Amino acid sequence: MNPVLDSLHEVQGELTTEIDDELWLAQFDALADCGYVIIENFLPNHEAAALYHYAAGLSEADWNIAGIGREQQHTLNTRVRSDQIRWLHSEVAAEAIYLNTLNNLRVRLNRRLFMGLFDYECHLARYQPGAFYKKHLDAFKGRSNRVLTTVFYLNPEWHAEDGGELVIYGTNDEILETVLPKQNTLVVFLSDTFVHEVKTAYRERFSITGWFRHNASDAHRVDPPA
Ligand SMILES: O=C(O)CCC(=O)C(=O)O
Ligand SMILES: [Fe+2]
Repeated sequence: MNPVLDSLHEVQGELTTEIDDELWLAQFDALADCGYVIIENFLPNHEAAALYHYAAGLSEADWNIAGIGREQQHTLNTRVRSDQIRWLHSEVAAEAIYLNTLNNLRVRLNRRLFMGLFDYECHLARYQPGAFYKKHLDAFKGRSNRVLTTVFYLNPEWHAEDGGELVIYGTNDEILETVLPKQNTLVVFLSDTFVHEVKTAYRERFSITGWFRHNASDAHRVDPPA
């Protein structure tokens, strides 16, 4: 038996966050007021640790070089970002647990903030020493169905000298937040509003980046694609 998968199985199907309802309301209000929120201790500690061990235990073949832009116009540009990614799928037990928890969060966000979030997609990311992701927006107004970005950090130890901070900028290019990518911290922000970057990491850095999306279906295109 795989202890990592076991511990993930135990909690499948439940809303497995450490944060109780009252605290969630405060987090949702902060998100509504500021457009972003930083949540520490998002998952039970053992779940966050299990996700870290899962990510750190993947083999080279499990990772892909990350591209820029929409999937159809996928381009590799290692001057902008140099991380590696792996999309999560609900068929993989260790990945399903995170997808499940975030889908529960999606339902709560819709209930509280009437956001009409239709689905959630996410990928693991690995920044090897020297890797970075330059300033960017995750979505352009009117041109993407990505509404809210989530970034969840997996490394159990992280110090300022390890680099790899997430920097979130305001509309005048001022720094709003500098976030150390520490295990069990979740950052949520409006995808088309906040320019952000990942500073060069000096140690291997693992995270899960995801997007809550609007339904972009129309008469010509069914969303999400089969
Ligand atoms: O890992 C992070 O802190 C942010 C990653 C990011 O901005 C992205 O993948 O779009
Ligand atoms: Fe981003």
